[in-house]
Amino acid sequence: MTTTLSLPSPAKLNLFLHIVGRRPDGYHELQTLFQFLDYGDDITYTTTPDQPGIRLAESIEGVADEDNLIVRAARALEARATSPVPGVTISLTKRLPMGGGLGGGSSNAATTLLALNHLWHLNLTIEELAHLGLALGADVPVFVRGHAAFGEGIGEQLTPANPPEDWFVVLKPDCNINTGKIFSEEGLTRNTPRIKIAPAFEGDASRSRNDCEDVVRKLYPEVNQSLEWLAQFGPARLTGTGACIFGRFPTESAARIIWESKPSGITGFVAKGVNISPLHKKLTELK
Ligand SMILES: C[C@@](CO)(OP(=O)(O)O)[C@H](O)COP(=O)(O)OP(=O)(O)OC[C@H]1O[C@@H](n2ccc(N)nc2=O)[C@H](O)[C@@H]1O
Ligand SMILES: Nc1ncnc2c1ncn2[C@@H]1O[C@H](COP(=O)(O)OP(=O)(O)O)[C@@H](O)[C@H]1O
Repeated sequence: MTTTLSLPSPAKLNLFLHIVGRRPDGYHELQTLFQFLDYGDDITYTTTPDQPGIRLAESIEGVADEDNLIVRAARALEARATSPVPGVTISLTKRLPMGGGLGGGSSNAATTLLALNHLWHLNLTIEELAHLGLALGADVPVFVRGHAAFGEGIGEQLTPANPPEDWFVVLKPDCNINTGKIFSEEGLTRNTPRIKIAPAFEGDASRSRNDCEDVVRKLYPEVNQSLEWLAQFGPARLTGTGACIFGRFPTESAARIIWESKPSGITGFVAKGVNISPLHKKLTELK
Protein backbone atom coordinates (compact mmCIF):
# COMPACT_ATOMS: atom_id res chain seq x y z
CA MET A 1 0.00 0.00 0.00
CA THR A 2 1.26 3.48 -0.92
CA THR A 3 1.54 6.02 1.89
CA THR A 4 2.09 9.76 1.42
CA LEU A 5 3.41 12.22 3.99
CA SER A 6 3.84 15.98 3.38
CA LEU A 7 5.93 17.94 5.86
CA PRO A 8 7.36 21.44 6.24
CA SER A 9 11.12 22.05 6.17
CA PRO A 10 11.49 25.45 7.85
CA ALA A 11 14.29 28.03 7.81
CA LYS A 12 16.41 29.00 10.81
CA LEU A 13 17.94 32.30 11.78
CA ASN A 14 21.10 32.71 13.83
CA LEU A 15 19.77 35.54 16.04
CA PHE A 16 23.40 35.98 17.03
CA LEU A 17 26.58 34.11 16.15
CA HIS A 18 29.76 34.47 18.19
CA ILE A 19 33.01 32.75 17.27
CA VAL A 20 34.70 31.87 20.55
CA GLY A 21 37.61 29.68 19.48
CA ARG A 22 38.93 27.06 17.13
CA ARG A 23 39.10 23.26 17.50
CA PRO A 24 42.31 21.34 16.72
CA ASP A 25 40.68 20.15 13.44
CA GLY A 26 40.28 23.79 12.31
CA TYR A 27 36.48 23.98 12.83
CA HIS A 28 35.35 27.12 14.64
CA GLU A 29 33.69 26.93 18.03
CA LEU A 30 30.51 28.95 18.12
CA GLN A 31 27.95 30.33 20.52
CA THR A 32 24.75 30.97 18.60
CA LEU A 33 21.02 31.40 19.15
CA PHE A 34 18.86 29.45 16.69
CA GLN A 35 15.21 30.31 16.08
CA PHE A 36 12.94 28.81 13.40
CA LEU A 37 10.79 30.72 10.93
CA ASP A 38 7.23 29.79 9.94
CA TYR A 39 8.47 29.84 6.33
CA GLY A 40 10.43 27.29 4.35
CA ASP A 41 10.37 24.40 1.90
CA ASP A 42 7.78 21.59 1.73
CA ILE A 43 8.65 17.95 1.13
CA THR A 44 6.30 15.11 0.14
CA TYR A 45 7.32 11.48 0.68
CA THR A 46 5.42 8.74 -1.21
CA THR A 47 6.28 5.12 -0.50
CA THR A 48 6.57 2.85 -3.55
CA PRO A 49 6.33 -0.71 -2.16
CA ASP A 50 6.66 -2.24 -5.68
CA GLN A 51 9.76 -0.21 -6.55
CA PRO A 52 12.69 -0.25 -4.10
CA GLY A 53 15.16 2.65 -3.82
CA ILE A 54 15.25 6.34 -2.90
CA ARG A 55 14.28 8.72 -5.72
CA LEU A 56 13.89 12.49 -6.05
CA ALA A 57 10.89 13.47 -8.19
CA GLU A 58 13.03 16.36 -9.49
CA SER A 59 16.70 17.23 -9.07
CA ILE A 60 17.85 20.58 -7.67
CA GLU A 61 19.71 22.57 -10.32
CA GLY A 62 23.44 22.49 -9.61
CA VAL A 63 23.23 19.72 -6.97
CA ALA A 64 23.85 16.09 -8.04
CA ASP A 65 21.19 13.76 -6.53
CA GLU A 66 23.91 11.81 -4.70
CA ASP A 67 25.03 15.07 -2.98
CA ASN A 68 21.52 16.25 -2.21
CA LEU A 69 21.14 16.34 1.57
CA ILE A 70 17.68 14.77 1.24
CA VAL A 71 19.14 11.70 -0.48
CA ARG A 72 22.14 11.58 1.87
CA ALA A 73 19.84 11.70 4.92
CA ALA A 74 17.59 8.97 3.47
CA ARG A 75 20.58 6.72 2.76
CA ALA A 76 22.07 7.28 6.23
CA LEU A 77 18.74 6.24 7.73
CA GLU A 78 18.29 3.26 5.39
CA ALA A 79 21.69 1.98 6.58
CA ARG A 80 20.24 1.82 10.12
CA ALA A 81 17.25 -0.37 9.09
CA THR A 82 17.41 -4.01 10.21
CA SER A 83 15.14 -5.24 7.37
CA PRO A 84 14.53 -3.98 3.80
CA VAL A 85 12.56 -0.70 3.67
CA PRO A 86 9.98 0.21 0.98
CA GLY A 87 11.11 2.49 -1.84
CA VAL A 88 10.25 6.18 -1.66
CA THR A 89 9.77 9.05 -4.11
CA ILE A 90 10.56 12.47 -2.63
CA SER A 91 9.21 15.70 -4.02
CA LEU A 92 10.62 19.05 -2.87
CA THR A 93 9.02 22.49 -3.15
CA LYS A 94 12.06 24.76 -2.72
CA ARG A 95 11.45 28.27 -1.42
CA LEU A 96 14.58 28.91 0.64
CA PRO A 97 17.56 30.39 -1.19
CA MET A 98 20.47 27.93 -1.20
CA GLY A 99 23.61 28.88 0.65
CA GLY A 100 21.77 31.81 2.23
CA GLY A 101 22.50 31.11 5.90
CA LEU A 102 18.89 29.98 6.42
CA GLY A 103 19.87 26.31 6.79
CA GLY A 104 17.63 25.05 3.98
CA GLY A 105 19.74 22.01 3.10
CA SER A 106 20.18 21.05 6.76
CA SER A 107 16.45 21.48 7.34
CA ASN A 108 15.67 19.26 4.31
CA ALA A 109 17.94 16.59 5.80
CA ALA A 110 16.26 16.80 9.22
CA THR A 111 12.73 16.65 7.76
CA THR A 112 13.78 13.57 5.77
CA LEU A 113 15.21 11.82 8.85
CA LEU A 114 11.97 12.38 10.81
CA ALA A 115 9.67 11.57 7.86
CA LEU A 116 11.33 8.29 6.89
CA ASN A 117 11.83 7.20 10.50
CA HIS A 118 8.00 7.48 10.68
CA LEU A 119 7.16 5.95 7.26
CA TRP A 120 9.65 3.10 7.62
CA HIS A 121 8.60 2.40 11.25
CA LEU A 122 12.26 2.47 12.40
CA ASN A 123 11.58 3.93 15.87
CA LEU A 124 14.96 5.63 16.17
CA THR A 125 14.96 8.17 19.02
CA ILE A 126 15.37 11.93 18.47
CA GLU A 127 18.79 11.52 20.12
CA GLU A 128 19.82 8.90 17.51
CA LEU A 129 18.42 10.99 14.61
CA ALA A 130 20.27 14.12 15.83
CA HIS A 131 23.48 12.11 16.00
CA LEU A 132 22.97 10.75 12.46
CA GLY A 133 22.16 14.29 11.28
CA LEU A 134 25.32 15.85 12.70
CA ALA A 135 27.38 13.80 10.22
CA LEU A 136 25.45 15.62 7.43
CA GLY A 137 25.88 19.17 8.77
CA ALA A 138 26.32 21.16 11.97
CA ASP A 139 22.84 22.68 11.70
CA VAL A 140 20.94 19.41 11.26
CA PRO A 141 20.60 18.52 15.00
CA VAL A 142 18.67 21.71 15.91
CA PHE A 143 16.18 21.01 13.10
CA VAL A 144 15.82 17.39 14.29
CA ARG A 145 15.17 18.46 17.90
CA GLY A 146 12.73 21.18 16.82
CA HIS A 147 13.10 23.69 19.67
CA ALA A 148 14.78 27.12 19.44
CA ALA A 149 18.13 26.71 21.13
CA PHE A 150 21.37 28.16 22.26
CA GLY A 151 24.06 26.25 20.36
CA GLU A 152 27.65 25.65 21.37
CA GLY A 153 30.50 23.55 20.00
CA ILE A 154 29.95 23.75 16.24
CA GLY A 155 26.26 24.27 16.97
CA GLU A 156 25.43 20.71 18.02
CA GLN A 157 25.46 21.19 21.82
CA LEU A 158 21.97 22.55 22.28
CA THR A 159 20.16 24.16 25.21
CA PRO A 160 16.47 24.96 24.55
CA ALA A 161 15.80 28.71 24.50
CA ASN A 162 12.76 30.98 24.25
CA PRO A 163 13.62 34.17 22.36
CA PRO A 164 10.67 36.52 21.62
CA GLU A 165 8.60 35.28 18.66
CA ASP A 166 8.93 38.50 16.66
CA TRP A 167 8.33 39.12 12.95
CA PHE A 168 11.22 39.32 10.52
CA VAL A 169 11.93 40.87 7.15
CA VAL A 170 14.47 38.53 5.53
CA LEU A 171 16.36 39.86 2.51
CA LYS A 172 18.59 37.92 0.10
CA PRO A 173 21.22 40.24 -1.39
CA ASP A 174 22.13 39.17 -4.90
CA CYS A 175 25.34 37.23 -4.15
CA ASN A 176 26.35 33.71 -3.10
CA ILE A 177 28.60 33.22 -0.09
CA ASN A 178 30.67 30.12 0.55
CA THR A 179 30.74 29.21 4.28
CA GLY A 180 34.27 27.73 4.05
CA LYS A 181 35.61 30.96 2.49
CA ILE A 182 34.28 33.11 5.36
CA PHE A 183 35.68 30.78 8.04
CA SER A 184 39.10 30.87 6.36
CA GLU A 185 39.32 34.71 6.18
CA GLU A 186 42.30 36.10 8.04
CA GLY A 187 40.41 39.12 9.41
CA LEU A 188 37.59 37.05 10.98
CA THR A 189 36.96 37.68 14.71
CA ARG A 190 37.71 34.38 16.47
CA ASN A 191 38.08 35.39 20.11
CA THR A 192 34.74 36.71 21.32
CA PRO A 193 34.50 36.01 25.08
CA ARG A 194 32.18 33.12 25.95
CA ILE A 195 28.88 34.15 27.49
CA LYS A 196 27.06 32.22 30.23
CA ILE A 197 23.46 31.25 29.70
CA ALA A 198 20.65 30.87 32.22
CA PRO A 199 18.21 27.93 31.75
CA ALA A 200 15.44 30.17 30.36
CA PHE A 201 17.88 31.93 28.03
CA GLU A 202 16.15 34.51 25.85
CA GLY A 203 19.13 36.14 24.17
CA ASP A 204 20.24 39.72 24.55
CA ALA A 205 20.32 41.48 21.21
CA SER A 206 22.15 44.52 22.56
CA ARG A 207 25.12 42.48 23.80
CA SER A 208 25.38 40.13 20.83
CA ARG A 209 26.29 40.24 17.15
CA ASN A 210 27.24 38.07 14.19
CA ASP A 211 31.04 37.80 14.12
CA CYS A 212 31.02 37.01 10.38
CA GLU A 213 29.34 40.31 9.55
CA ASP A 214 32.40 42.60 9.24
CA VAL A 215 34.23 40.23 6.88
CA VAL A 216 31.08 39.60 4.81
CA ARG A 217 30.32 43.35 4.53
CA LYS A 218 33.84 43.99 3.21
CA LEU A 219 33.81 41.13 0.70
CA TYR A 220 30.20 41.56 -0.50
CA PRO A 221 29.11 45.21 -1.05
CA GLU A 222 25.58 43.94 -1.86
CA VAL A 223 25.25 42.65 1.74
CA ASN A 224 26.69 45.88 3.16
CA GLN A 225 24.19 47.99 1.19
CA SER A 226 21.21 45.83 2.19
CA LEU A 227 22.24 45.93 5.87
CA GLU A 228 22.56 49.72 5.72
CA TRP A 229 19.11 50.01 4.15
CA LEU A 230 17.40 47.66 6.64
CA ALA A 231 19.20 49.19 9.65
CA GLN A 232 17.34 52.48 9.06
CA PHE A 233 14.23 50.80 10.50
CA GLY A 234 15.74 48.89 13.46
CA PRO A 235 18.46 46.35 14.27
CA ALA A 236 19.54 44.41 11.15
CA ARG A 237 21.83 41.42 11.14
CA LEU A 238 23.39 38.65 9.04
CA THR A 239 22.26 35.02 9.56
CA GLY A 240 24.96 32.31 9.56
CA THR A 241 27.67 33.26 7.10
CA GLY A 242 25.06 35.03 4.92
CA ALA A 243 24.11 36.10 2.40
CA CYS A 244 20.65 36.60 3.98
CA ILE A 245 20.05 39.41 6.45
CA PHE A 246 17.11 40.04 8.77
CA GLY A 247 15.37 42.90 10.55
CA ARG A 248 13.18 42.28 13.60
CA PHE A 249 9.72 43.83 14.10
CA PRO A 250 7.11 43.47 16.87
CA THR A 251 4.12 42.94 14.52
CA GLU A 252 3.41 41.50 11.09
CA SER A 253 2.06 44.83 9.83
CA ALA A 254 5.22 46.70 10.91
CA ALA A 255 7.34 44.12 9.05
CA ARG A 256 5.13 44.27 5.93
CA ILE A 257 5.35 48.08 5.70
CA ILE A 258 9.15 47.84 5.50
CA TRP A 259 8.98 44.85 3.12
CA GLU A 260 6.76 46.84 0.71
CA SER A 261 9.31 49.68 0.62
CA LYS A 262 12.37 47.51 -0.11
CA PRO A 263 14.60 48.56 -3.02
CA SER A 264 13.56 47.03 -6.35
CA GLY A 265 15.37 43.88 -7.44
CA ILE A 266 16.01 42.46 -3.98
CA THR A 267 14.26 39.20 -3.02
CA GLY A 268 13.28 37.78 0.36
CA PHE A 269 10.17 37.29 2.50
CA VAL A 270 8.36 38.21 5.72
CA ALA A 271 8.05 35.48 8.38
CA LYS A 272 7.37 34.95 12.08
CA GLY A 273 10.05 33.64 14.43
CA VAL A 274 8.81 30.48 16.19
CA ASN A 275 10.36 28.50 19.04
CA ILE A 276 8.67 25.20 18.14
CA SER A 277 9.56 24.06 14.63
CA PRO A 278 6.62 23.94 12.17
CA LEU A 279 7.86 20.42 11.35
CA HIS A 280 7.32 19.22 14.91
CA LYS A 281 3.95 21.01 15.12
CA LYS A 282 2.79 19.08 12.04
CA LEU A 283 4.14 15.76 13.33
CA THR A 284 2.31 16.27 16.65
CA GLU A 285 -0.96 16.91 14.75
CA LEU A 286 -0.48 13.61 12.88
CA LYS A 287 -0.20 11.58 16.10
C1 LIG B 1 27.67 28.99 9.91
C2 LIG B 1 26.47 28.13 10.20
C3 LIG B 1 25.77 28.64 11.48
O1 LIG B 1 24.53 28.08 11.70
O2 LIG B 1 25.43 28.19 9.22
P1 LIG B 1 25.24 28.50 7.68
O3 LIG B 1 25.68 29.88 7.35
O4 LIG B 1 25.99 27.46 6.90
O5 LIG B 1 23.76 28.33 7.48
C4 LIG B 1 26.87 26.65 10.39
O6 LIG B 1 27.61 26.48 11.57
C5 LIG B 1 27.64 26.05 9.24
O7 LIG B 1 27.79 24.66 9.48
P2 LIG B 1 27.88 23.60 8.27
O8 LIG B 1 26.69 23.82 7.36
O9 LIG B 1 28.09 22.26 8.81
O10 LIG B 1 29.15 24.13 7.53
P3 LIG B 1 29.76 23.69 6.11
O11 LIG B 1 29.09 24.45 5.02
O12 LIG B 1 29.82 22.21 6.02
O13 LIG B 1 31.24 24.27 6.34
C6 LIG B 1 32.11 24.56 5.30
C7 LIG B 1 33.47 24.79 5.90
O14 LIG B 1 33.46 25.90 6.81
C8 LIG B 1 34.34 25.67 7.90
N1 LIG B 1 33.61 25.70 9.18
C9 LIG B 1 32.29 25.40 9.25
C10 LIG B 1 31.62 25.44 10.46
C11 LIG B 1 32.37 25.78 11.63
N2 LIG B 1 31.78 25.82 12.84
N3 LIG B 1 33.69 26.05 11.54
C12 LIG B 1 34.32 26.03 10.33
O15 LIG B 1 35.52 26.30 10.27
C13 LIG B 1 35.00 24.32 7.65
O16 LIG B 1 36.20 24.55 6.95
C14 LIG B 1 34.00 23.63 6.73
O17 LIG B 1 34.60 22.65 5.91
N1 LIG C 1 18.37 19.68 -0.37
C1 LIG C 1 19.25 20.70 -0.43
N2 LIG C 1 18.82 21.96 -0.32
C2 LIG C 1 19.69 23.01 -0.35
N3 LIG C 1 21.02 22.88 -0.53
C3 LIG C 1 21.50 21.64 -0.65
C4 LIG C 1 20.63 20.51 -0.61
N4 LIG C 1 21.39 19.44 -0.75
C5 LIG C 1 22.67 19.86 -0.88
N5 LIG C 1 22.75 21.19 -0.84
C6 LIG C 1 24.01 21.99 -0.90
O1 LIG C 1 24.21 22.61 0.38
C7 LIG C 1 24.63 23.97 0.23
C8 LIG C 1 24.18 24.78 1.45
O2 LIG C 1 22.81 24.97 1.37
P1 LIG C 1 21.86 25.58 2.49
O3 LIG C 1 21.72 24.68 3.65
O4 LIG C 1 20.59 25.97 1.83
O5 LIG C 1 22.61 26.90 2.92
P2 LIG C 1 23.20 27.44 4.28
O6 LIG C 1 24.02 26.34 4.90
O7 LIG C 1 24.02 28.64 3.91
O8 LIG C 1 22.05 27.85 5.13
C9 LIG C 1 24.00 24.41 -1.11
O9 LIG C 1 24.76 25.41 -1.72
C10 LIG C 1 23.97 23.12 -1.94
O10 LIG C 1 25.12 22.99 -2.71
